[in-house]
Amino acid sequence: MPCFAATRAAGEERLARFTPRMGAAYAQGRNFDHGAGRHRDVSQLSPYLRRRLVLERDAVARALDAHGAKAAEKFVQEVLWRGYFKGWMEHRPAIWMRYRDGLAHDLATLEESPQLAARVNDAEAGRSGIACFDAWATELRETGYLHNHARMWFASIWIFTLRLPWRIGADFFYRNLLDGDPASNTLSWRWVAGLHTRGKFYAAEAANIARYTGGRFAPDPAQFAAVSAGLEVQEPEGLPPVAPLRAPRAPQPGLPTALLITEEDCRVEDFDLGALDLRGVATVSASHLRSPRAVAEHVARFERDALADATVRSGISEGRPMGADDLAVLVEWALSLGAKQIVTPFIPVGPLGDWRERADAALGQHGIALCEVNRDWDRAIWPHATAGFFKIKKKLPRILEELDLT
Ligand SMILES: Cc1cc2nc3c(=O)[nH]c(=O)nc-3n(C[C@H](O)[C@H](O)[C@H](O)COP(=O)(O)OP(=O)(O)OC[C@H]3O[C@@H](n4cnc5c(N)ncnc54)[C@H](O)[C@@H]3O)c2cc1C
Repeated sequence: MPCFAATRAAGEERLARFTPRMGAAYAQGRNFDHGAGRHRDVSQLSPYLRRRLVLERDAVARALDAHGAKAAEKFVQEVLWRGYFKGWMEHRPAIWMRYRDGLAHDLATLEESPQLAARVNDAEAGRSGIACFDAWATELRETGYLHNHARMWFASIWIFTLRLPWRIGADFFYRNLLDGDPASNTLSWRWVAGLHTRGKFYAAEAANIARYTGGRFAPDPAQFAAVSAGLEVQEPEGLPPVAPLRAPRAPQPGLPTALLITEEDCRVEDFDLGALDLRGVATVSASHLRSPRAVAEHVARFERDALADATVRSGISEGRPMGADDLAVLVEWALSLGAKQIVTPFIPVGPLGDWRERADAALGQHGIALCEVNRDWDRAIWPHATAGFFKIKKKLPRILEELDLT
């Protein structure tokens, strides 16, 4: 397991170390997967960016400062993909619900089909018989990380060659990735399957794998299925319409307030909460909600450490760690502080978004409002994330200007 200490300091150290490589070196090298422990051409910042131990804004600012707009373009665009996927999912929460409910259905199917269950087990354990695929399954389970190209190849082989249910593959990723994110993960799997940009699927090719793994793998092209169509037939209803972005309830100044930190944003010190009468801080661990199946221990540990680090940086007394399952504990804690509102950084669509709805209802019964604060980064990007990435990429100069990043 590589050393991913779950602190802001460790994330910023990684950011500083990678900054010299965010320009031409990144553009030229980013597609090469050198294998576990040798990922020198990509930043491996994703576990930090995903929890905002490092901010997208800071990563982009570093790249632009160090290399200028042209040389940093590729890195900046990749960071933008994250905001694009998050915004796209906010506009179409039904896609998350379909994934969540469809996964429950797929897992039930496994119970009824021992043969299919055995094939899924073999794939996840790295016993498919396809050497590169098996190495990536092992790397993912053992390190919690996979290179982007390996993720694309893996998902493609899972869907089209092994012909396994795509949601169970996405779930395998989500249970093991340190950067596991409901939007980036679900939508990337859908993109590979030809469901995101309908009709445009991603087919893994043997020559491409050999080239971009530097010859570590040399698969026989006959090992891979010829792909002529994506999975659109499985979703004849198409994409749901674009919904307006959810407007969070803003906190009211002067009211007794409790602060809540989740892994969606571990940089509460950035928010100006000076006008609030803050009485206490708690953290909610929720990574176990990623899947009905067991989530990797390294994922839970990273979340726990990130939340502990965020609590210290909040500067508000001792934090109260709690799990997402027991809403009564949250309510009791808020009541014990005399809080009339709980404030937390924005909770996007995903398992924590589902939890937020339950928490809002439980707190509401006691007259406590669940309020959220959001970031200029999301406010600048999400309104444009309604169609394909190309649309948002065209707006990048305007977005950067709006964010004072030019
Ligand atoms: C099937 C599949 C599943 C994925 N699941 C996730 C996931 O759960 N969480 C996640 O953060 N990313 C996911 N990605 C996107 C991407 O693979 C990772 O963000 C990237 O590999 C992280 O490594 P890095 O930090 O070294 O990336 P770098 O290349 O150094 O990029 C810098 C940052 O930009 C962002 N980024 C880069 N590429 C993408 C991308 N294609 N989509 C979204 N953001 C991107 C990440 O925050 C990343 O840390 C997935 C991609 C695929 C194909």
